[in-house]
Amino acid sequence: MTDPNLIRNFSIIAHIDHGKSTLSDRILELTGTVAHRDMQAQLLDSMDIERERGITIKSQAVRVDYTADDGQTYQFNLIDTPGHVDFTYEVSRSLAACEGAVLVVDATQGVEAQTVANAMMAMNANLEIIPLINKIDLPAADPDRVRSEIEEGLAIPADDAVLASGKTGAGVHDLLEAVVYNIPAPTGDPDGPLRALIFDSYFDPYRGVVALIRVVDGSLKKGDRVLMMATGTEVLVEEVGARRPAETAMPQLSVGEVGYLVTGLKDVRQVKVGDTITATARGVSEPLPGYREAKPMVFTGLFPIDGDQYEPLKEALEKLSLNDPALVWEPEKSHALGFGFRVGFLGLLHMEVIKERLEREFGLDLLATAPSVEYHVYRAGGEMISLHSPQEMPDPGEIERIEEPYLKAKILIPPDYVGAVMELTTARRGTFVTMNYLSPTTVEMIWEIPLSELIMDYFDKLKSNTKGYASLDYDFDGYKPSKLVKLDILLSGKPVDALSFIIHKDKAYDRGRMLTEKLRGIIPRQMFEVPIQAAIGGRVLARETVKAKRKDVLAKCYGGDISRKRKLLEKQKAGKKRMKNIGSVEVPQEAFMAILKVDD
Ligand SMILES: Nc1nc2c(ncn2[C@@H]2O[C@H](COP(=O)(O)OP(=O)(O)OP(=O)(O)O)[C@@H](O)[C@H]2O)c(=O)[nH]1
Repeated sequence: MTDPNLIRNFSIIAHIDHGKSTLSDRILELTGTVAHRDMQAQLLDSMDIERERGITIKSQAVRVDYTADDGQTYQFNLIDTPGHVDFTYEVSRSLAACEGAVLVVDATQGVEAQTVANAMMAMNANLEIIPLINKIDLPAADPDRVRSEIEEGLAIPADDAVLASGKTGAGVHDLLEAVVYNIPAPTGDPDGPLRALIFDSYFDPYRGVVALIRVVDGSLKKGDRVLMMATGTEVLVEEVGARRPAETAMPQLSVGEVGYLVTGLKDVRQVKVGDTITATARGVSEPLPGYREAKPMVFTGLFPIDGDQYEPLKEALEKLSLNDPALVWEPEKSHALGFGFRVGFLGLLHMEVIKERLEREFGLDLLATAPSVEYHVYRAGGEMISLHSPQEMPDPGEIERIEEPYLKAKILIPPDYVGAVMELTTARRGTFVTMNYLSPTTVEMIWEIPLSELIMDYFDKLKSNTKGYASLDYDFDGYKPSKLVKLDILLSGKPVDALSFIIHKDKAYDRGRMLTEKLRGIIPRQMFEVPIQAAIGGRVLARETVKAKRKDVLAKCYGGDISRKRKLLEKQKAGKKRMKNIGSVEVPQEAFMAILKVDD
């Protein structure tokens, strides 16, 4: 058994792009866990898309041995947490597995929204925080300013903040020493009944579901019978070990340790992040606190462009779900788009990643409808329906009220942009709550804003209206009643169900007009005239017309220039890829996304 006094469990937390993954890689290299020649940039971000986009999607845990200046060898368990707001719950569970956190702040950017949010979470989890000012190799680095932002804005003493560069390796040794001295060793009852926290899980095609765990009390070894308390699943432990970073089997995981557990289960939904593992015999009755179900927040319809790809799409969703309990889906039928699926995601990034994987890894051509949120529609009798798709909206006459999800949003900006944020966020139905100066250069604004407004390009607008300075973080803030209506789009006089969306009543007219104008530019000319209308119920709010096409593309080709003709046809075919025939009108993917783009 490892002496708990020689264990240090910590997370690295940061605002997106402040350099967490690069720093983690450098720690692996410096401690000799991974030899320099084997170092693949950002080793911890293992998914292709993670590496390409430079973001961390899943939590990762790595065990590192560090021989400190005091001559003792410590077991470091380092947990790299997802930096994106979609994965806040995973971050909170990773933190619960630790005693400390390294708070990475980019020396050129300073404190940003997720720096604050993550630091708050670490404080709430009672973690010892080591501030680290990163990227000091950059000429624009301003450690003094960042130090005072950390002190004034976060109330974290930063005199002893580690100055480091994940890129050059400067300061990384100081960090490792600070971890030994400042982060407390885990405490827990080595002989008590087993209690372990699951902070991540994944599906290994050869070994079934693997859980990443932190042993809080007791110990765990191969052959033990354990129970997952929230799901009631019992398993025989097939293997335990640590990731260094390759999975390395060990005789046991004892009190305070972080490691993995091979369950042999086939369904990742039985091994939930936040759940507590205990022994089947002589187990505890009280789980560890803080368990919560992952809940999808954003929904979209995914339809194969080619109807033959319906089954392959279903199989692909099943495959991805094996590893992603937060991904939920059910079949959806659209008059306009045929058979597809209504898919629920944790947030917009999660959605983007899944869409990209479906297309890239499974070779599917998909058409996605505009994302929507879950509305609660109360019928006159009091019955509540959870609405995931505008198509399911009952007739206005049957509805007593509709409630929509709200967020509490935290926006950090330099003071000059307060006005711009006020204007934009008010236009998006935001309600201003309060504003604080975190430092002379950073203002924190708190807003309540409907999630449906946020998923309509709000973040892009916020960034562009503040020259890229704004950072945003949010939490779910419950459901509130709103005056919402379903806006229908009609092509050639017929409503296109997949283009309809739900919107606040006061905005319906402007949006209807704007959207018909936009669609006129997006829908290619056909052989005939196509009227585009926006309507609520049967009442038309706006109308535009796509004029009929005058000439055939091939008419331009003179004589029998076959290769040119073929080229043109191929070009047309490629252009058609992301189009769907609705009635007799060809509608491109962009038309569905136009719903999300708002001109403020
Ligand atoms: N100059 C310099 N660049 C750095 C340093 N650390 C990271 N970067 C760069 O900053 C960018 C973001 O680094 P990442 O390590 O991916 O950041 P991250 O915080 O892990 O990002 P997420 O996983 O998306 O939260 C990359 O382009 C890195 O090359 C540093 O110390 N100096």
